[in-house]
Amino acid sequence: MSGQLDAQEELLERFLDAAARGDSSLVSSLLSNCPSLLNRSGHNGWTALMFSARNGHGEVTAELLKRGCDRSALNRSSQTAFDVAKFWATLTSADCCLVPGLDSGSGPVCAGASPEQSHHQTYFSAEPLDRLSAKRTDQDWIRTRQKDPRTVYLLFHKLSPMIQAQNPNQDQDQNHTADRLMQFTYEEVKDLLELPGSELVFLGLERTHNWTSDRTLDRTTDQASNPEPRSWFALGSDLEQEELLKRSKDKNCSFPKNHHRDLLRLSQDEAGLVAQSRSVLAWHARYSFCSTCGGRSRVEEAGHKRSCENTTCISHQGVHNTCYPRVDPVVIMLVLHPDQSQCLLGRKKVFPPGMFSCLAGFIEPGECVEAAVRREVQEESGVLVGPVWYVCSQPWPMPSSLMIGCLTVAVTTEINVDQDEIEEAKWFTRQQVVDSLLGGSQAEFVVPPRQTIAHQLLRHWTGLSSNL
Ligand SMILES: NC(=O)c1ccc[n+]([C@@H]2O[C@H](COP(=O)([O-])OP(=O)(O)OC[C@H]3O[C@@H](n4cnc5c(N)ncnc54)[C@H](O)[C@@H]3O)[C@@H](O)[C@H]2O)c1
Ligand SMILES: [Mg+2]
Ligand SMILES: [Mg+2]
Ligand SMILES: [Mg+2]
Ligand SMILES: [Zn+2]
Repeated sequence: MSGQLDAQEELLERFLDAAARGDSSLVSSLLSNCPSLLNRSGHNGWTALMFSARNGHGEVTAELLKRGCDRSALNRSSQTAFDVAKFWATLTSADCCLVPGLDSGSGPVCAGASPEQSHHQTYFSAEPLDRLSAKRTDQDWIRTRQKDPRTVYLLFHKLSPMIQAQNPNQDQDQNHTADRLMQFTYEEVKDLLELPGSELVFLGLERTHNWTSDRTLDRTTDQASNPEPRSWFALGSDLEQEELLKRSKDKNCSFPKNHHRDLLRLSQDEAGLVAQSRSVLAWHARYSFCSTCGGRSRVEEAGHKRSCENTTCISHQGVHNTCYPRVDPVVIMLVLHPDQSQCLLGRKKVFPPGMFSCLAGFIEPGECVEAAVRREVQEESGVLVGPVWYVCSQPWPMPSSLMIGCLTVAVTTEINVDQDEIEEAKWFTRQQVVDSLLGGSQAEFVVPPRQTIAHQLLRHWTGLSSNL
């Protein structure tokens, strides 16, 4: 009897192993001889479909599905085969059929087809304008666009855009009408353009499609009578703010002071415009002299380049990065526990009470994303991590970072915080993260605002096996 059991277990092991390796002919012949293997699971509750999905073997997956295997079976971590495939980022087109309840014959529905899944659009990453970088060197064209009465100017003072607050007393995380960027015409700002201390940046042209997706750029009536798309510029001025605020006919206008809070209240499109404008204006403010020879530099390419006026300066030779606006890459990572049911979050002293967030750090020269993730996690928490997966990115114009969002799995679990940067780091369970995302009074900790990529990474992780 026990010999018979052993033989059956051995057969199951061979079957699961074949699925894990992608050996579709062995999977097929084992199933023909023993159809009851189809939905059987091994240790941890993993079925052949899960092993196949884990390793992205489209042919085996298709074979198992053709034979009618159970797509809704759960392993001991409550994951379906689809969750496993998503987690291991091995989704192939065949894996779309793994979604429980989705009929494999129901057409080209793909797990990545919904906008949130195919592309995580993070706050600050919208691109409502066509940047038209090739036109930046065409000075006559830029001058004509500047003077066009339909052209829109956004006014900045000390890197802060003039906004009209819609509901200043409301919390940024509640659903409320977004604050609006104030828009000016050429006539309203032309005197500023002549003043020393003003910086002008060409942002781009409105795209002719998609103008109705956001009220900010909803100019369909205007477009019907005048088909030429409008141009947008960012204008930084160092005049007193009262002087600039007088130019607006609207009340409640201001230049927000707390950028980390107030710039998170805009619509997606306007946040994208602020990200672009603020980073370039910050660069002008901090790099006004040549960083190679200390000489004066002049603005070129419609605000997107600064060239040294010293003709013998070596900044005119070869490839270098001193003349163009800089972007500082930062890795931000959600570290998963080896059991994958907990994640590691840390808090800096400056965080609001109770808030924990993903660990993050600047990429250093000569370092790839994966190495930066491993180094920063070790420096800040003492935890060692193994594989790293890219999830999504976010421009972070404070002043000019690009946040590169990753998931990574720890290979050690003991925490030893660096104390300089991180005051505390802890493992949180999936349920604690879900409760905190839902924001109930019982929540273990406060999550970062939904506009941050840290929040999106937490939501992404919890969403891998639940429909939060
Ligand atoms: N959007 C989000 O969800 C989110 C979350 C966390 C952090 N961030 C941003 O990421 C950035 C980096 O995170 P961090 O502070 O943890 O980094 P970090 O862990 O590398 O530590 C910051 C320190 O690194 C040094 N440093 C090295 N290179 C630098 C550079 N190019 N610019 C400035 N300082 C540099 C400085 O001493 C600085 O104080 C911060 O600006 C922060 O605002 C954004
Ligand atoms: Mg850090
Ligand atoms: Mg660090
Ligand atoms: Mg660092
Ligand atoms: Zn120079």
